[in-house]
Amino acid sequence: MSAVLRAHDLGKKYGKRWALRDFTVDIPAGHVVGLVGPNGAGKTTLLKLAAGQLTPTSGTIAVLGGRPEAEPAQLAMIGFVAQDTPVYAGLSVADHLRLGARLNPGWDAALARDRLERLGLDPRHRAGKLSGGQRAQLALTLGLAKRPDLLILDEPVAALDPLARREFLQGLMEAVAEHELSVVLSSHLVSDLERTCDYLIVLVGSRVRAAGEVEELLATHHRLTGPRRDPDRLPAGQHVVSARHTDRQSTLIIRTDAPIHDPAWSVSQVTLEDLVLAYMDEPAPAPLRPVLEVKR
Ligand SMILES: Nc1ncnc2c1ncn2[C@@H]1O[C@H](COP(=O)(O)OP(=O)(O)OP(=O)(O)O)[C@@H](O)[C@H]1O
Repeated sequence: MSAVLRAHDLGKKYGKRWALRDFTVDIPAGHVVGLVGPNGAGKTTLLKLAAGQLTPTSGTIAVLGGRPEAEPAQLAMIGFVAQDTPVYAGLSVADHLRLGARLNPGWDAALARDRLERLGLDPRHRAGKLSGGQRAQLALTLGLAKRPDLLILDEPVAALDPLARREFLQGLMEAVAEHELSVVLSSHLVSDLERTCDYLIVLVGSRVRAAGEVEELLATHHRLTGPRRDPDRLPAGQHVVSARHTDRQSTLIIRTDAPIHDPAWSVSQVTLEDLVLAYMDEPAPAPLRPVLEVKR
């Protein structure tokens, strides 16, 4: 199966500033990919590059085997729901469906209708009068009814309360199971991604810090707690992602493929949140390359 997203040394500059740089990944199709990072990390920039809305300053990007901005057939394979659930406030729900049908050759009218019915959204309602959660669901419905192979969602649940977030993500997961599509979604909140994603990309300060299958990331990262120790003196092959020290004790998050034998350390598992926070804490790596790439 071809890669859903393949990028090599991808970069995007606005003026003199890099919003994204040195981005290299190779993600097989069929994943739900979470893109996490703080404000300004470059998440939207990456998603817009993948959706063909921006052109790279450097490097290459291929989505579903083609150049994202290439041609209508390529664009038809990608559904993009931009940040802030973009719907037209003055148009009714039904107008949105009509517009979707006109603009998208593969439009699945039955899917859209059924989904809105299940959600209890009245087709006559104006989008401007819907709640944030309903607007997000409408935007997701439009993205799904396009029947894309890849659905890209930029912080789709940022404005929703916890219940609406859960409903939205549940709906997304049902659609993924039903239609076998790949998804890339960004969020500030690891808890949202933890529930939905099986692949994670951590972006910080315009660079990728970690990327890989969630299971593999969790299996290769560990928390070490023990007597205070200089992190530079760990065995080769143990990469320190973050380090905290008190006078007597050190707590490290490390990445390693090998077992940890040192009896001085107490070793425990990390959660996805621990892992993401550790990478956010980490100073920029040098040389500037992702510290973890997908393994085959
Ligand atoms: N159109 C633009 N012109 C100039 N700079 C931009 C533009 N869009 C984004 N940037 C800058 O590029 C960097 C990355 O922005 P981007 O929107 O990709 O980050 P983000 O991770 O999506 O942030 P957030 O979580 O706040 O949405 C930021 O420093 C931002 O200020």
